[in-house]
Amino acid sequence: MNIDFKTLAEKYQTPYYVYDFDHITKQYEELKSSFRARKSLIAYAVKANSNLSVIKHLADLGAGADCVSIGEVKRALKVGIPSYKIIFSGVGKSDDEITQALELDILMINVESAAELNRVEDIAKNLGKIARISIRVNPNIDPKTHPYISTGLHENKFGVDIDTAKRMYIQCKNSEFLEPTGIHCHIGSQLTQLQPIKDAVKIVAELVKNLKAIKIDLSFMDVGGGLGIIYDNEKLIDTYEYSQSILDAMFGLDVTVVCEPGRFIVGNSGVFVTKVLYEKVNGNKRFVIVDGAMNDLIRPALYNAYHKIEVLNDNKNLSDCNLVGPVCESGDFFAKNIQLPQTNHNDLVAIYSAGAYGFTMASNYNTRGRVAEIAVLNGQDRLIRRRETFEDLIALEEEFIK
Ligand SMILES: Cc1ncc(COP(=O)(O)O)c(C=O)c1O
Ligand SMILES: N[C@@H](CCCC[NH3+])C(=O)O
Repeated sequence: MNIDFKTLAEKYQTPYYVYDFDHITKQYEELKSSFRARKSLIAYAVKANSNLSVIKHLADLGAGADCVSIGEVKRALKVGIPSYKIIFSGVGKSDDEITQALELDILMINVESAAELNRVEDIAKNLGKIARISIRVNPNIDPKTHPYISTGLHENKFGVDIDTAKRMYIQCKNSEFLEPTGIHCHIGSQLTQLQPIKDAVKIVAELVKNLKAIKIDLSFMDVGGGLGIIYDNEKLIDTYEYSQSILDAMFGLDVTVVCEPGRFIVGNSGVFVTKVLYEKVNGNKRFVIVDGAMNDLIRPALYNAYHKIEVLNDNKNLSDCNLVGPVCESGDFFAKNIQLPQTNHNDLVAIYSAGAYGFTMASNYNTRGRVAEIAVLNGQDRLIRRRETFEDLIALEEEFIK
């Protein structure tokens, strides 16, 4: 990544997120081409980074969208992703969201419970429409990732077990208002081992075959997202081996393969850049305090997640410290017990691998405006979301006049 963080800081102030759009292109193309032996749809998981310019960039490359709210569906449509490339997942879709999804005629609604299927059927009937259905199967497989981002075990809230899925497909087949269209499975995020994915895909492919035997022919097999990225020194799943193992499991099935990567596409493209405000020592504990905080990038506080951190100065004398923000929480840290050089006021600090689940999980806690987002493409930088002002933060509030 060849981005001049200092020039961007002078131009846009700090903190900011910067995304290397050339890296996003590379990641998308790598995955897309690994499936070239078969019809495929890469449905980008919008939740990872839902900035309109990011989604538009992927739309221009041909990506579809995996969405978990009607808001995400509308973002995808707004930047030109055609409705026939949009999938809507999630365990708790409201009636209003289901209605809008049907009216917008998206590719499939990814249904995650028997109760939800009944709601979709009723709503489709009222609208006089046929709902294209995909069912999210929970294969009860341990994805070997952080427990908070594991989704494919029965103890997780996602999807339905195989037997329930089968009954739901039969309900679809027998309904005038439901069309069994796809099958879906997503076992977790930041996956670095292929075997759990292989095991899950095998279970799903088996179900597709069993359904075929009872004359339920699906058109799409969606293997979810989850491919891990480099935060530290992870050994990643090879994309070619990934796609081959999926294609092997699908052998003999006439279905389009769908996958829904989020982090893989955008994670390593993004850097969160913040600047040093102060240093202090409490007893013998050193703290480096920066202007970014947990409300801007919550992954370290929420998952104890590791992000590589670099202080952009020439000091070589490292010592142990905690890198923390101004938010009024002891959990407001980017790293604990890390070796950083002595810093000066306004030194920049780069926090890497922040392109996924960074800005999208940001909040306004402590009445802090969300930071600027910048794209770099072909060496050119562009502001793609301006920094929020105080006026933005209070714009929706009304004074309670007594
Ligand atoms: C249904 C579904 N698809 C795709 C994703 C994207 O995951 P990732 O960013 O790990 O690729 C998620 C999030 O875990 C998800 O729940
Ligand atoms: N927010 C998580 C990923 C969740 C994936 C969506 N199910 C992270 O930052 O790693």
